[in-house]
Amino acid sequence: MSTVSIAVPATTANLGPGFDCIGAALSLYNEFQFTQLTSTETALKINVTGAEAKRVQTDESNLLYQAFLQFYQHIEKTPPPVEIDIKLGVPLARGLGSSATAIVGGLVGANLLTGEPLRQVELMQLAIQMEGHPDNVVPALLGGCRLAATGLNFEPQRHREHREEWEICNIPWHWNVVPVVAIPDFELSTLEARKVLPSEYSRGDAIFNTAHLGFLLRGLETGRGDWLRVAMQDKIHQPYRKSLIPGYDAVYSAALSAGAYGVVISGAGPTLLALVDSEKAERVCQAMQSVWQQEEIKSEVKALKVDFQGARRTDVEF
Ligand SMILES: Nc1ncnc2c1ncn2[C@@H]1O[C@H](COP(=O)(O)OP(=O)(O)O)[C@@H](O)[C@H]1O
Ligand SMILES: N[C@@H](CCOP(=O)(O)O)C(=O)O
Repeated sequence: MSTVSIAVPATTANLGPGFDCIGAALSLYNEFQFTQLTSTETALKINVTGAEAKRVQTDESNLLYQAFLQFYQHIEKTPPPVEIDIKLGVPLARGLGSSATAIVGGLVGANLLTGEPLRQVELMQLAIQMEGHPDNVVPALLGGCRLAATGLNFEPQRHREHREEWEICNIPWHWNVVPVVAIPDFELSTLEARKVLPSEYSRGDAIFNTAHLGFLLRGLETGRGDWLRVAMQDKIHQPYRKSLIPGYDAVYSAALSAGAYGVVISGAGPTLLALVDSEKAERVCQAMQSVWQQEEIKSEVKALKVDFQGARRTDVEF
């Protein structure tokens, strides 16, 4: 009977102007253990622990198991009966990539259980296909801050297999740019938060986000507060989503007054991400939490670290 255990980091996607193309892995983790069963009576057993355990399906609809099945379908093999233990460390439906941890975890776990027939880049392509956008699953798999674009496929459209090839770029993250996450106790599903977005944008909005993404990349690399302050603005998703987050304006202003470089919606929300100079992190945390408290909204606010390793095996010492 073989067993593999892995940890997959949370992620914060978009980072303001980088909607659907940039994200960073953070130091919060979901842990998954896969044990191949010998008995044929049980095809699947799922055990979930953690504060929100009751919110995670324990039947075949479980997203982690769906990714596990997707892997075996891709390699054209029958999935084995399996017991899966899930230890939740990433809040669900809060804009911290919990769905991405499930997709990446299911694919990586199945690959390890099967002797690693697929390379990491193949797992990445499968994960992007499942999630529909790269900005959570790519940093969750690879770690760090990653920018993704569809590949430079010069083949004429008619010859393409209709499968996008993705190019991934690692974005240097300065040590003195600290990610502070303010996680309110209400949920906002990504599916719902994507429904409120327009299908078309003006040229001005496109140019605005293009320019601000450039400032974001240079600001993250250098830690320059003036570039980060300019960078963390967006016209593509936040103007349409902020109304879904009660207290957004007040928490946003409080974080800036406490010294944050900027505040954005983490992923599809409702978590708010502030990027902060390390010396001001504690003050920004307190400011964001107390404003939501005044609005009678419970929240967990903490300074995290960027996780540079990504999904990793935890049951063997390397
Ligand atoms: N550890 C997990 N195991 C299985 N499914 C999970 C896990 N974490 C999240 N999910 C699935 O992902 C859904 C949340 O996804 P989503 O709405 O995209 O929010 P998020 O911002 O957390 O990615 C959950 O309702 C659940 O179905
Ligand atoms: N680009 C996506 C990112 C969703 O992130 P999540 O952490 O909320 O799943 C979007 O903004 O819809």
